[in-house]
Amino acid sequence: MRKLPKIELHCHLDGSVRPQTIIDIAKRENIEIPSYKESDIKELVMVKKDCTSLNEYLEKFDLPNKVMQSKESLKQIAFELLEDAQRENVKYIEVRFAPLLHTNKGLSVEEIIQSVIDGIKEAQNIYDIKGNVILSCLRTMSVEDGLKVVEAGKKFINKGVVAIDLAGCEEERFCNKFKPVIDKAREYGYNVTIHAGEAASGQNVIDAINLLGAKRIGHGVRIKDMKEAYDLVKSNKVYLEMCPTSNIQTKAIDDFNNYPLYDFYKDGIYVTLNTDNRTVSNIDLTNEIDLIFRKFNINKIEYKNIYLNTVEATFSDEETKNWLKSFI
Ligand SMILES: O=c1[nH]cnc2c1ncn2[C@@H]1O[C@H](CO)[C@@H](O)[C@H]1O
Ligand SMILES: [Zn+2]
Repeated sequence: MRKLPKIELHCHLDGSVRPQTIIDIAKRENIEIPSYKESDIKELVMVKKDCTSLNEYLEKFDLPNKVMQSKESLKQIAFELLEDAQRENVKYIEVRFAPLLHTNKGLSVEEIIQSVIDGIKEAQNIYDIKGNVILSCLRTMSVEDGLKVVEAGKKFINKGVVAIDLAGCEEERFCNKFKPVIDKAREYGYNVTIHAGEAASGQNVIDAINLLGAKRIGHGVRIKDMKEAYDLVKSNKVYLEMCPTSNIQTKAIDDFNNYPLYDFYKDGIYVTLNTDNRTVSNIDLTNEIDLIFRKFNINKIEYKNIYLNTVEATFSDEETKNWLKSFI
């Protein structure tokens, strides 16, 4: 499994920081953190077994974000994420983060985006992996803040930034509020992926597609309980970025036995397999593939199909897509 070529489309930078790096940066930048022992930090950032909701899961992001307030730290963390990913033969990764979480010490949104891109570029120069950035706006933030992110990211479109996302806690019918943000983003040429149907119903998936023009949906697992949403995803060929372990931890899905990825796949829905958060969920992509493939007896041919669908789901250029196809 570790050797299989892989693609990851849904991975949060702040949820995937190495615990030791949190300590190293805290020491280097004199940032106070609860402990300087790796096992303690790992424990603090990792979600607890008895996590009951997405909102509880999201509390885990405060600590890593404390050490993501300088250009150097952002660059280092982005570099290390690609370094970790290429170790398990991930060939392409779309890294997402919310720039406005990194302005506490005065960085501008453009500096934040540039630093992450710099880290990705550095890794690309050394390793056989490529990456792009997805800018997340948090649903708890205002429309003005969302527009700020869209404007700041504009000059990086197709130069490291490929898409816009809405993340954070999920209320029913959140899409309407953010229509001006996503409309502006689409006008500028951003691709659109939206977290939806994770902690709330398939109605949010319908809205993300119909109101916001989403081409991909983060999670979307709740469409299994809403025929209208399910049919829309299927007929519009919307790609689902599925993250099994994260979905169990946030209670989006009650049990792995009911995990809908394979049912969706067999029925012709385009599924992709992702980690969501490597450190918070305490996993890597190999782990996720292994889990799902064993549970549903997925074979090599099916893996190849999912991989090739995932190539088409990427927000990368044709050259990168062709390069990715050469590995399978
Ligand atoms: O699965 C998820 N659903 C919704 N929001 C999430 C998820 N994982 C992380 N974030 C949110 O995205 C922010 C930027 O990376 C994180 O700080 C976290 O609040
Ligand atoms: Zn996510």
